[in-house]
Amino acid sequence: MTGYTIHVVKMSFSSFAMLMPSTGLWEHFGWAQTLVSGIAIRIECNSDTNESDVASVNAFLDYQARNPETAAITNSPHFAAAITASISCIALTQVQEASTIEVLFGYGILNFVYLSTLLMTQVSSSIILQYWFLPNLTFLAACTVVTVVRRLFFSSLCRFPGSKKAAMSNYWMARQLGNGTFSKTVRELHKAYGARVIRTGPNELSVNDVEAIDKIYSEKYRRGPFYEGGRLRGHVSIKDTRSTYHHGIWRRIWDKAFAPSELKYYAAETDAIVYKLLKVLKIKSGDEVNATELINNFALDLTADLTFGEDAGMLDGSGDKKIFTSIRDYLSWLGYYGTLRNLVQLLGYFPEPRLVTSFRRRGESLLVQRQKRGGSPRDITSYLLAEDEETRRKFSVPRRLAANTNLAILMGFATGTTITQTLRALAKHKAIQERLQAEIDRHLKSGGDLNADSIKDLPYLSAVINEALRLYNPLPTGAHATVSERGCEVSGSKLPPHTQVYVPVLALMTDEKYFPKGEEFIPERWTEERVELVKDQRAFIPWGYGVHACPGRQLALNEMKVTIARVIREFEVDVGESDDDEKWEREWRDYSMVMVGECMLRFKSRRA
Ligand code: HEM
Repeated sequence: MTGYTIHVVKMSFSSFAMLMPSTGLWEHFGWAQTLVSGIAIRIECNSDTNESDVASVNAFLDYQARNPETAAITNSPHFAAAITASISCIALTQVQEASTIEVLFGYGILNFVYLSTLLMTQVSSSIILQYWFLPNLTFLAACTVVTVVRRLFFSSLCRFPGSKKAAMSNYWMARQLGNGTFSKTVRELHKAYGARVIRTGPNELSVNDVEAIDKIYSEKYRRGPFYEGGRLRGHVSIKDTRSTYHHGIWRRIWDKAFAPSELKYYAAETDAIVYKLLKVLKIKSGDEVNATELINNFALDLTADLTFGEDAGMLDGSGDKKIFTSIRDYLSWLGYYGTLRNLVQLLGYFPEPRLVTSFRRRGESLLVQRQKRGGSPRDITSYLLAEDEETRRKFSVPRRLAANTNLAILMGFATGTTITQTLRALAKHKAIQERLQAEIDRHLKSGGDLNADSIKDLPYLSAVINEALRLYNPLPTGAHATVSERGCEVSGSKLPPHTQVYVPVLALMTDEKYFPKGEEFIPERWTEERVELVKDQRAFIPWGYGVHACPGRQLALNEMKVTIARVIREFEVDVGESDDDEKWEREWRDYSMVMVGECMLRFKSRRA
């Protein structure tokens, strides 16, 4: 048991000693009185606290004898339960990231001892109801009240503005993430309070300040408890681990998968899958198509190929279409329950929720096929199966390996979502699309090719992609970090140690202070024509920041550039008649990873 558990048990014994006289059951078990008081006093005296705790118990009993009216109230078991709850809650505030299991264990043990004592005296069930069950309810209610009051009025985060609901409970954030509205709500709250730092949880701050990035994500910063949700039942990926030790090893393994020689190989594979996409678009040329569905299929085929060397069969229609519903359900579930850390810690002891299993198994089936095939093909999995050269460690736990390959699927999907949003923006801004087409046509005329290497420096294509990553970033929530023991000074405020803190990516990258006309799609801001629209380049963090910044960045950039360039070269893209802006906005969801809804576009061949 950790030190704090002993502390809680010790305090609870003191309270228990107080509770015994208040039940009026002394006469039934004088032996228990002696035992409990004896243990309580022994613990008090053996601990490093002074004897005033013991004296206060005695003073309390004396006071009761002198004031019978007050004693009538204080003798109530409910009073004792409320006092015990207050003491327990105050004791728990001293503990950083208290373990739900340990707290419940302590609570259960005390209840067990107390209930057993009552049962041993063979008291009636009404006495048990009156002195055990109902006081327990009072205890829980008092815990809730004390916690809420403390969070609202006595927390060190009270000085920061923010929603009261958010300050009271993580449930606010869980709802926002579960409904997919988190990043937009946080952006609105920063605007509404006109503050760079706002409170978005009982122990959580959002800091929309470019100066804070370097301080919050400095060195090997520790991830926030937010990531515990993603590691249910040991399925820990590099993105979810809070251990800086594991992260260091895993990151070296991942980085190898994106060495320049490998990117060249992936580029050739990407060309082949883009070619498949163009074939499908040619067949549907002139028709209205749901670009979301099509690009999702493309992204999954591409990810399955690069990660496992497998054909997922999505573009040719033979693949498992349910995977997208699984991803959506899983992300929504994770957004909601993953945020409720205490609940997540308990969920590991129950059967895995169906939504989680459904997503996990679909991803794992690709890994299983890949492992059965064996050999050493060049795919991301081959690197994830290899050892870290420095420590000779590897992903030896199958669940961890699967969590990491599933992460690759999710990130491939995120790349697809960004491509869909970029195509929609180009369809909505025909002048931008035409300018991009002109640049690509010129490039081809001058003998260029449309492969990743040859187009990587096309200025307008790069500007379009930068603007898409700024405005339509697939991870708009921001990485959650824990403020170190030393605290952290940002935006003129000192953030208390152990606070969970994040830079809200969507709010930052659309902030007028850093990007004037921040909510408009203007690629020219990334060219020399409108440099005044990028006031602070440091606020452009589409790939994250610090040790957790995206290792797949170059792969994703190559995929996006090649896909957009080839599609725009071959097709004129228009918004379909049945496309609906309101529906699009409504269906856009941020479950800490963006999911987009129906996107009706028309791709008309330019060669017709
Ligand atoms: C448009 C596409 C992409 C964007 C915008 C993007 C962005 C990001 C961001 C912001 C992070 C940091 C998240 C955090 O700290 O919580 C991240 C992490 C990561 N990304 Fe990407 N990513 C993209 C595509 C990819 C692809 C295609 C892969 C490769 C399969 C990939 C692999 C990873 C991995 C493994 C991490 C975890 C890194 C770590 O924790 O050290 N990403 N990505």
